[in-house]
Amino acid sequence: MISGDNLQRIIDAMSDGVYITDGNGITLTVNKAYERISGIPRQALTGLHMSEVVQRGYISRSVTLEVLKEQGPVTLTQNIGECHQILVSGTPMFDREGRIEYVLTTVRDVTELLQAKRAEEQLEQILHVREHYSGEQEHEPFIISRATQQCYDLAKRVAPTAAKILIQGETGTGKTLLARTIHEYSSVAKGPFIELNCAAMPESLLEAELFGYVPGAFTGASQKGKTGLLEAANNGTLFLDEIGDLPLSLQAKLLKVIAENRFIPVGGTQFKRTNFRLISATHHDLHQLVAQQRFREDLLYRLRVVPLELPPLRERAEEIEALLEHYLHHFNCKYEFDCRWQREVIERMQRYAWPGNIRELINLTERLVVTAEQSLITTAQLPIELGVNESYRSPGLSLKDQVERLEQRLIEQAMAMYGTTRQAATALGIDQSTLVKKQKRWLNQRSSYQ
Ligand SMILES: Nc1ncnc2c1ncn2[C@@H]1O[C@H](COP(=O)(O)OP(=O)(O)OP(=O)(O)O)[C@@H](O)[C@H]1O
Repeated sequence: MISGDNLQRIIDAMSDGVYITDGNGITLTVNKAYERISGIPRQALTGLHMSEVVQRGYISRSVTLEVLKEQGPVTLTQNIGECHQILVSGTPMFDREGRIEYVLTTVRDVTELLQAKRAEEQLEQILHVREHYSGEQEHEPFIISRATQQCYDLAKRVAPTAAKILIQGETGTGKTLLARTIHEYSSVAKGPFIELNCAAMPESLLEAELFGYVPGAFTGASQKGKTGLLEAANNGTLFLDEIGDLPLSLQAKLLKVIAENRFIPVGGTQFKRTNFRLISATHHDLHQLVAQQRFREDLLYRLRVVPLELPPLRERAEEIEALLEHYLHHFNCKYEFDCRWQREVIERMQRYAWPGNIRELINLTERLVVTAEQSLITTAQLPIELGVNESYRSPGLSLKDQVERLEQRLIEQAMAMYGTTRQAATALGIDQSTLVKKQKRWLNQRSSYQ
C-alpha cells in the first residue's frame, strides 16, 4: 500500500487537478494542480463538506455532490473566475459492501483548448472568406498599349511601397487586373488579395462584410459570428472597387481603420488589429463627389496618395488588334475552334467607341466565336453597332426602321456590356420580357431574310 504522504506526492506530480472526498462529501485533499487551476489553497479546503465549499463561493457547483446523488460518474464544465473554463469528472470508489468510500474528481483547464478551437474556427472562416473574395486568379498575359504603358510602369514602381493607390477608369478598362498586378509586385504578394465591390450591396450588409460581426450581433446573425474582410485581408491587399459608392457613414469608419490599423466588429466591444495594402478604384470623379458632399475629402486624400488612370479603350486604339487576337486565341482554345478575323472586322472594331471597354471586347469576341458558321469571322456577323455607318447611309430606310435599328444596336451593345438580359434590361430601363421579345422578333426577321 502507498502511504498517505507518498499518495499526496504522486497526485501532486499530476498535471490535471485532483480533488478527493470521503463517501460523505468531506474534502480529504487536493493536489497542487488543483490549487493552481482554482487558485484555492489546500488548507482552505481540507475538512470542508462540499456543500460548504459551494456556499463559500469557491466553486459554482459540486460534481462530488452530484456523484453522491447519482451513485455513479458525472462530468460537467464549470467556470472558475472570469476567464477559466474547466472540465470536471467525478468518479465514485466503492467499498466491498458497495457503499461509496471516496469520490475522486479530476479537473482539467480547457480554457486554452477552447481558445485554440475558436482560433481554428476563425482561421477556417478567414480562409473561406479569402477563397470567396479572391475570385479566380487571371494568369493570362496581358497586352499593353503605349497609352497604358505609363500607367503600368508607375504602378509597378510604387507597388513595393505601402502607398495607397486610387485607380480611376471607366468600367471594363482593367482596373481589377491592374490592382492584381500591383499586389503581385508588392511586398505582400504572398498574402491574400481581397476584392470588394462597394456598389454591389446595401449599407448594412456592406458593413457586416467589411467589419464582420460577433455572435448574435443582430437578429439573423450567424451564431458563430463572421470574419470581416478587413481581417481577412491582413498581411495582404484589400481592393475596394467602386469606392465612390461607399456610404458616408462607412467612409468615416474606413478612415478610422486606415488611421489606426484596427477596428471593432459589428456588435463587438474589442478592437482587432489588421494591416493591409489598400487599393481603391472608381469610375466616378471623386472630386465631383466631394463637391456634392457625397464623398469625404479627408478620405479622398488618404486613398489617393498615388493616383493611376486607365484610359478608355477608344483612346488605346493600337491595343485593339492585339486584344482581338489574344482573346480570339483564348476562345479558339476554349471551344476548340479555328476562327480568324477578316481584316475589315478588325478595322471596324478599331473605329468603334467600346463603351464597355475591354470587357465588351471580350464578350463580343466570345459571342462571335461561338456563333460563327465558318472559320472566317466577317463583317456580316457583326452586331449592328459595328456596322452603324452603313445602316444610316442605306437609302430608302424609313424613320421607323432607322429608329428600330438604333434600338437594336443599343440592346446589343448593352448585352455585350452586361452579358445577361436581366442586367441589360435594367441598364436600359426596360422590362426584361420586353427586351427578350424584341430580340426574338429581330432573330425571326433575320432568319426569314436568309
Ligand atoms: N491589358 C489587358 N489585356 C488583356 N485583358 C485585359 C487587360 N485589361 C483588362 N483585361 C480584361 O478585361 C476584363 C475587364 O477587366 P477588369 O475586370 O479588370 O475591369 P474593371 O475596370 O475592374 O471593370 P469594373 O469597373 O466593371 O469592375 C477582364 O477580363 C480582364 O482580364
